[in-house]
Amino acid sequence: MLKAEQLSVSYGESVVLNDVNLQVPSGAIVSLIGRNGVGKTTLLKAIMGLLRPKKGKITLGGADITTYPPDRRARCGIGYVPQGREIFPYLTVYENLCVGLSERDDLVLEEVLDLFPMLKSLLTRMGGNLSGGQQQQLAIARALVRRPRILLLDEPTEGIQPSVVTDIKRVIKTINKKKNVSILLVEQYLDFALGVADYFYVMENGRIVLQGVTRDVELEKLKEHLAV
Ligand SMILES: Nc1ncnc2c1ncn2[C@@H]1O[C@H](COP(=O)(O)OP(=O)(O)OP(=O)(O)O)[C@@H](O)[C@H]1O
Repeated sequence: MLKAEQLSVSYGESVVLNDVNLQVPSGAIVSLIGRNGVGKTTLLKAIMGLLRPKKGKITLGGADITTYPPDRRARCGIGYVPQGREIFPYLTVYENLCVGLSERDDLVLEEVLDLFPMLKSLLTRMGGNLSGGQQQQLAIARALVRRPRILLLDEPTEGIQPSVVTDIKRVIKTINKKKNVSILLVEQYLDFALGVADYFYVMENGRIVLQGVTRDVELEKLKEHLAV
């Protein structure tokens, strides 16, 4: 469904992604793993159209979207939950969900809230007063209201207590299976990344150095790329 081919991205003179090839098959969950600063967020931003690649191509369902701006990519079905979640602290949960929607669809809102029963009871609460786990669920819900075909999640477990990580994992699996949304997630927490995904990619210094089917992963080999 989503393909990045020979993608290179630079910040000024510094090359951050170098000839990256990655794909997310339709209906799959894919984890992108790697240490701090290797380029994972940069790849998600390039896929979302927030950064312009120096070289390479991005396709969605076979259509070349490399030159599309972010809003057009969103309309094509890419949803993005950034690192840090970017919840509006002084808007309520409900307002956060509806922000930027050209038309509100109560049926879709209801469907999404069914996936997050906890949010249903917090609709009038200010976004800034939610816990990290609740904010993460709100950020995912906000992306889902726009009915994406594929969701990009940047470090969904960051700053979340272990008991809530299990909830996030369940939500991701449910979205994938029940709503048929493909998922590409960036994650440093290895157990989570491998536990939730069908395929994995490991990035080091802007390059993909290992990839495969999660159930066949050679853990020792993978950990070599994550060691400091
Ligand atoms: N706006 C920017 N200008 C210049 N350099 C940047 C910018 N954003 C990121 N970088 C650099 O690009 C490299 C890759 O950063 P990126 O955020 O993509 O890594 P990451 O793997 O997502 O790391 P993290 O897990 O810390 O988010 C880093 O060396 C970072 O310092």
